[in-house]
Amino acid sequence: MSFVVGLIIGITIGFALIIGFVRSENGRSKRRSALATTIAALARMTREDSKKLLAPEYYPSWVLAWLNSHLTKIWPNVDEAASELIKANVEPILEQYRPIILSSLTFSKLTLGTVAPQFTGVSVIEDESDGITLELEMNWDGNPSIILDVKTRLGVGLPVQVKDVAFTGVFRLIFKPLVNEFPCFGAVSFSLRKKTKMDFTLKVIGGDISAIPGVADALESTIHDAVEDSITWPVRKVIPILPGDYSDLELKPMGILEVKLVQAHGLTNKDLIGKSDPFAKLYIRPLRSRMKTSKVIDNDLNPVWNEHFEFIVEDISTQHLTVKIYDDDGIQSSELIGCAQVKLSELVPGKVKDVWLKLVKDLEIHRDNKDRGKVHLELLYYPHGVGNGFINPFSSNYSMTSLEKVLKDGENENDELVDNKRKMVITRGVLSVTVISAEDLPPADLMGKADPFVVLTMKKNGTRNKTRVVNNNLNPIWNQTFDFVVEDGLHDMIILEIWDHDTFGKDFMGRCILTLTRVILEGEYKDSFEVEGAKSGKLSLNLKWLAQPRHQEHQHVHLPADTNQTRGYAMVESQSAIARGNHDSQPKQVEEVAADYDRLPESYIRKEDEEYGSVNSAGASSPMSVGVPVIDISLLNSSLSELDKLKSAVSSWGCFQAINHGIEGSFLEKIREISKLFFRLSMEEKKKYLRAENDVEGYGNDMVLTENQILDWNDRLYLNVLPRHQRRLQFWPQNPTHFREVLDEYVSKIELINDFLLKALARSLNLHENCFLDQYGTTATMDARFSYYPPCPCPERVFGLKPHADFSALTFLLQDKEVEGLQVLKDGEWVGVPIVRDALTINIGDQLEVMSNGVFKSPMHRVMINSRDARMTVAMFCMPQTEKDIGPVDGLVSDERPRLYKNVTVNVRTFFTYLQKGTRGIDAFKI
Ligand SMILES: O=C(O)CCC(=O)C(=O)O
Ligand SMILES: [Fe+2]
Repeated sequence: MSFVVGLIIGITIGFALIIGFVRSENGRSKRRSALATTIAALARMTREDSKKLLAPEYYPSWVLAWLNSHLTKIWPNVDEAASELIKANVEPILEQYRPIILSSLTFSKLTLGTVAPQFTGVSVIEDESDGITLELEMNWDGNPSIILDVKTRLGVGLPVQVKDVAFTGVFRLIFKPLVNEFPCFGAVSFSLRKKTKMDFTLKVIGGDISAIPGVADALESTIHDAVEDSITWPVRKVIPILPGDYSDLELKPMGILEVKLVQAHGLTNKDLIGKSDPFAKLYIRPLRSRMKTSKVIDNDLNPVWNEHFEFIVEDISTQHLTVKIYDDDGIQSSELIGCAQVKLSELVPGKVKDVWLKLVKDLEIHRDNKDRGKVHLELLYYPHGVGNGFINPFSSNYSMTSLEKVLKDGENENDELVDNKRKMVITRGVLSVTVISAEDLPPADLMGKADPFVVLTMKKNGTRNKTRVVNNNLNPIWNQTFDFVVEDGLHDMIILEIWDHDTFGKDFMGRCILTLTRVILEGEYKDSFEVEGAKSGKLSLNLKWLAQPRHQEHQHVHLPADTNQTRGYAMVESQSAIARGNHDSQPKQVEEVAADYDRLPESYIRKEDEEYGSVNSAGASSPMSVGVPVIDISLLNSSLSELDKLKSAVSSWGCFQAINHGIEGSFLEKIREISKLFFRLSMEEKKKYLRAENDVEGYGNDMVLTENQILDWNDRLYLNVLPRHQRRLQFWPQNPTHFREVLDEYVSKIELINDFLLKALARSLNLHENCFLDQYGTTATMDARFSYYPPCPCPERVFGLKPHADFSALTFLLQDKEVEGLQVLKDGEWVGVPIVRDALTINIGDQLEVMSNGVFKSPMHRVMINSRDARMTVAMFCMPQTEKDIGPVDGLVSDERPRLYKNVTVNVRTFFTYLQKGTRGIDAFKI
């Protein structure tokens, strides 16, 4: 039915002919002379004449009559000349809008019929620039004969007739540039001024169109889309009249619209079973290549997408963004739930606009009042070019963000380059959320009360935190603050769910979803938010953003390079090196060495003879099947074979990867998070927890215990966490605010696994299950070590951690989520310990080797550094009471297996002394 498009183009071309088609090369002489008269009449007008003749306020009715009579006269010629032209021009247009279900769409016949369109109005718009704009209102109740040849994907071909065409529209013709040479203008641009009313019917010749479901609808919307998009303003056709370059008249990208599709709320259910599976289609122009489709969210009437799209904007004053929400029906065609539109003219360039749009059934006809739900978007329009006074909205008060820098740097570059650079910007920082209070929550139990608490989740990495439960209160006050490390603030969001705590579980009360845009823009704000999904209630929050922007492309820059904003954490802290002033007398932290790197200090250069073994060719990425064993902890009470596997793992490797250990991945994430937040503090802030010169506990790098000691390339926070009553809280960070709370919870969880594992290890040797625990004394000891390994420009010349064995009984290591580096010595080869998701890497330490009389091995291990990425780990060293005498358990000493070790007491300091000397503590315990 592109006939209408063709028609419009035809008419317009016809019009252009009337006005200035001086180059009607193929026309017959008769038609030419008819045209020539008309052209001459109009074209002879000077610029002043045309303004006089077509005065905007008043134009004589004869103008219309004159136009109409001329059009009627030349109509047969237009028809004849235009038909082929229409076919040739319109078929490729149709192709662009052709729906997927059709495999081809062409004209098999096209004539415009005998009835010419009638002009019903004319107006002239003064153009400050060098041109005249003529607007012609036109009506056409035509009798064209148009037959489309439609082929469906199923291979069915059918001729479809387009009938009963009724069209009302306003043509806009722009004569520009005005010149003094005949015919007084260089080119004509034409388009339809705005959406046009157009009716037609479709009929399959010799059949019923409804027999093939979907085809009629698809055709109809294709025609409407094609008309709307291919010829409706700002889209235009430019016909050059005089030779010249008119590319400035063509439609050109003016800027980019960034759209964040946040969520939708209260969508109508379209499914009989379950709920709709919504997805969104977004577009400015309905071209297949320019439409964006979101993910499908299964079975949810309140979907959260958090998706980001970009669109080219060609004319902010007239274009719209359209959003259509559909229910995905699998193989069947999707069903529309509702649609909405925003005028781009409502956007202020460079300012983020947050909108909730009500969904309607049809954007044209507003008679339906049914509630279909609403959709939440964030919109930001960036004009191209940076010299236009536009201010980057993501700038912060205290520093120039990467985004701003990109825009500035890009001033002399082309738009595409700037756009690409802009895309690379990641807004990184720390988000602090204070959950202040809620008011007027709906009752959740029969007593008219609730016991609310709030769960905070970062959408991207799933990090979670929760507030305490406030009992029996519909207006709870929490006043709790949570910090989150955010890698990509512009694309992340925080979800706050309110739950009612219940002895038998919990009930969902409602939620608030916030993107980080506002907090990134404002730095800090306090506001209260309506609780979605609840009858009533508001949640009061304070949000704060501490930016640490980074430029993604530069991530691979190596340490000595000039930039100081891209080297992982070391970079971020480099500005705070000022803090070093007071501490100059003390050795620098590795982080400071890395930040000020010029050449590798002597004290870090490792000695080759410390290597103990050769490197396994498989290196750090050795496949798990031949590498460190993986043990399913949850099976150790029920599966003898798993217990056996454990025994052989600790007897040969001395270490294993524990999965299903009972600590949730999201909690492990929290541990990584507090570690990251701590190491990201300024040097000054971290040094508040600095260890004393001859003490292990606190923040710092290696204690210097021996002469010529080679230093490890890592900084750490070392804390004695058990027994509880001996904790030295002055070393426990108060920043991030939840550090102590989270670490304490981790300690309790590790305590449980430690007990469980010691019992399992005893059972695996057919010993009494408490035989190891019995040596623990009145209270077990646990130390935590948060390690931070900055990248090093010469990674092969340093050790992250020198080869060593742990002095603990058992070590629970939470590895970095992405960066490997740990290697374990197995049969004379260094084997990489890979990262296994949500696993804990568990090591036997010297004390358990002693207690097991050498059956279990305390393995040598070391940490290697790389030049690109920082690495963070958290090790928990678990062992008996300090200064408690330990020795091989009775059941493991026999005539065949004599006692290998003396009774000993182990402490941290002796361990480190051995370690720094490059000897193994355990050698001193041997008989
Ligand atoms: O960071 C690591 O991967 C290992 C740490 C370690 O071995 C230790 O702290 O003893
Ligand atoms: Fe270790």
